[in-house]
Amino acid sequence: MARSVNVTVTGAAGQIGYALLFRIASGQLLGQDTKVRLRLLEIPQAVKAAEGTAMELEDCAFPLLEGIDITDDAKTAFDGVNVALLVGARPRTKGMERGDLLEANGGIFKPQGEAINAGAADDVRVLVVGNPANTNALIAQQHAPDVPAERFTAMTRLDENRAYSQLANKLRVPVTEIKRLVIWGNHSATQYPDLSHAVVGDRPALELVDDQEWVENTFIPTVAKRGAAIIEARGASSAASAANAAINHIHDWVNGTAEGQWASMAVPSDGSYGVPEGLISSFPVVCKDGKYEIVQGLTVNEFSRAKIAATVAELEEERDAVRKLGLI
Ligand SMILES: NC(=O)c1ccc[n+]([C@@H]2O[C@H](COP(=O)([O-])OP(=O)(O)OC[C@H]3O[C@@H](n4cnc5c(N)ncnc54)[C@H](O)[C@@H]3O)[C@@H](O)[C@H]2O)c1
Ligand SMILES: O=C(O)C[C@H](O)C(=O)O
Repeated sequence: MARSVNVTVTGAAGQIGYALLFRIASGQLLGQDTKVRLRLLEIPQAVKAAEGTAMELEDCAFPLLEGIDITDDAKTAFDGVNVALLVGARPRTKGMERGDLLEANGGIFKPQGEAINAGAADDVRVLVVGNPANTNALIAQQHAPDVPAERFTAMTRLDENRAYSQLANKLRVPVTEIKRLVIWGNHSATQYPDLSHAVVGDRPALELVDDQEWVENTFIPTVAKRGAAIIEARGASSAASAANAAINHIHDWVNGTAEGQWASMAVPSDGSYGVPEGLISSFPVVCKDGKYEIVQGLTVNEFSRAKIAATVAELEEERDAVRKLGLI
């Protein structure tokens, strides 16, 4: 018999929510052998819009969808949750400084962490999508002391997918030929998309690219600033591609990464590669039996070391800022 999983999506009435929910309900998140009960969390003003989305979900008659609950109460939303997708966040608006943004999001992710701590299922897995994703994940995690710390993750899979496509376009190869491309650090413009371990077929990607100038001045900035480029072009931030990456992240975590493949996930550091313990930073991971492990033993050259240090320094600044605000 198909097992049944509670999936909570916050910010369900937003644009990512709209791109995400139908894919979850159709079985793309957890597989065709898993039934899903959806819990949608929204702010009171957006509950009606979430109800509209729920009506559409119903109208799809998805065989795996067992039910939909909608609430504006975090405790209710996370009671018994197995998979928590924290998408809803406070966007930066005109005149808002970075500290204001961190403070506003602290007001969201602190109570959500507490609610996860109070009611989540023992096997809960949390993915934070709402920005600043790494630090929001840290805030939630710090308020859920009874949940194993490693269950709190943040999303850099969209950056990884973007990097795969940029490299595939450059080399004119299908994305399926590429493996082991890694995103390190923060989901921000300081992130480090790293080609130094990537292979295309059985050849090193850097050997095929053979153009360090392209790597440094085109590839890395294009991937790192892609979010801003999408906002500029669409007039709104990425939504379907972000939802797709969230599906990829959880699917790999639960069902395992493909043989020989890595995934980029922002996870609490265990001190690997000199990243201070506890920071939620992106690493290459391998997933198996429902768990992820940071890939160990990689050679990090001088260029990569400096890039990783820069993005990690930004994460430390964000952590220190939320500490100062009393959010962690
Ligand atoms: N990590 C990534 O790769 C990535 C990529 C794209 C977007 N994002 C981020 O994802 C977030 C959502 O993007 P979007 O385009 O869906 O935004 P959106 O504004 O369309 O939707 C956000 C929704 O969250 C809801 N919300 C706000 N506070 C809430 C709370 N306390 N509880 C529950 N819901 C709440 C809002 O009512 C809104 O419906 C943003 O922070 C965006 O920057 C991250
Ligand atoms: O919302 C943003 O600032 C951009 C988003 O995180 C993205 O990478 O598309």
